[in-house]
Amino acid sequence: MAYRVLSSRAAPSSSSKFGSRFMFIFTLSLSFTYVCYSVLFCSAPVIPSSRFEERRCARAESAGAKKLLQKSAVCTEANSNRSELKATAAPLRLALNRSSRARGADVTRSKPANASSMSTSAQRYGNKKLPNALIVGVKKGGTRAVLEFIRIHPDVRALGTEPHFFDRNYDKGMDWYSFASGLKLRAEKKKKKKKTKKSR
Ligand SMILES: Nc1ncnc2c1ncn2[C@@H]1O[C@H](COP(=O)(O)OS(=O)(=O)O)[C@@H](OP(=O)(O)O)[C@H]1O
Repeated sequence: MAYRVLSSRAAPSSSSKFGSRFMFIFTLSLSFTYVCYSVLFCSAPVIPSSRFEERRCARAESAGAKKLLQKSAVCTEANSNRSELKATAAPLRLALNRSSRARGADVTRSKPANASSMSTSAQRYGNKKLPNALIVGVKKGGTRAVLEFIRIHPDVRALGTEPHFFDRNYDKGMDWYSFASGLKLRAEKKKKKKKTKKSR
């Protein structure tokens, strides 16, 4: 009887040892997996800093984790913030610079490659062929609608297509821009000339 009691106590102690070991290893592997996942795929930010997130997402993107990153909300947000900032910063910077230049203020900003040619051509062209007003807005912000409403006025001339000077063609310089924005006026002048010749 005594033997039976002892042996029945000894058996569960070895199994409980095995169970606790198993639980320990299981917990360890779970936490290790969680740490790896959160570090690699930005799903659980350890440091809640937007700059850190952007850098980490960019690093992981270049490491080839693009597909998984698309699913991560943090990275998607960081990327969209980055692209929105890129899209809006350039036009806003130039619009601000232009308005302060008109007021005679000296504004320091990063110059494009052909900045010197831009200033000389601006002097050469004056403001005659450059637009008097710019419509600044984010994508899908309804800028086209604003343009169409303003265009209704008979004294307003506007390009049919967007020249994308500030976001895509900024490096082409002021010569290109004044040419693009002057196209509409030149075309209308030609039309007027033809009409007046025909009427004679
Ligand atoms: N008044 C007003 N109220 C609400 N929504 C308006 C308004 N005017 C334009 N829109 C909508 O704006 C979208 C087009 O914006 P954009 O002209 O800036 O588009 S684009 O980025 O230049 O392609 C476009 O949205 P989507 O149709 O979803 O593309 C327009 O329907």
